[in-house]
Amino acid sequence: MTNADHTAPQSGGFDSNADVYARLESIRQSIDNIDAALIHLLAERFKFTQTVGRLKADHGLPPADLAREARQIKRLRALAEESHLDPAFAEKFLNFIVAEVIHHHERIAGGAAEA
Ligand SMILES: C=C(O[C@@H]1C=C(C(=O)O)C=C[C@H]1O)C(=O)O
Repeated sequence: MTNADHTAPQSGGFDSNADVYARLESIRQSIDNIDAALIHLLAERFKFTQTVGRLKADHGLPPADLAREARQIKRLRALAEESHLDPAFAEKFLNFIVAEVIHHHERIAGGAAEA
């Protein structure tokens, strides 16, 4: 079964339970692949933000940059709209990640070795 198959209209009649479960399984494989990609992307993002945190700590810059965050929110809300994703969700998602990044930066600035 290809990725396109699980979204194809069914050819009339009733699907057996087995058909429904096969389609569900196929769709879930794609969902699992996307979830894996998200984890990999987040891991890469956090590697870069850790580097930013060390740079800021070394030069006495504050952990948060609200002007930068405002620009990111504006950009991501526009991208979400173009992609038919709820912009409010995109903003909440970014804020959730940034809050974690700022915790890391605060720990780095406080001299915690594991931050
Ligand atoms: C990574 C930074 O630090 C913070 C975290 C941000 C982020 O995760 O994108 C953005 C702005 C800052 O509040 C940065 O200043 O670039």
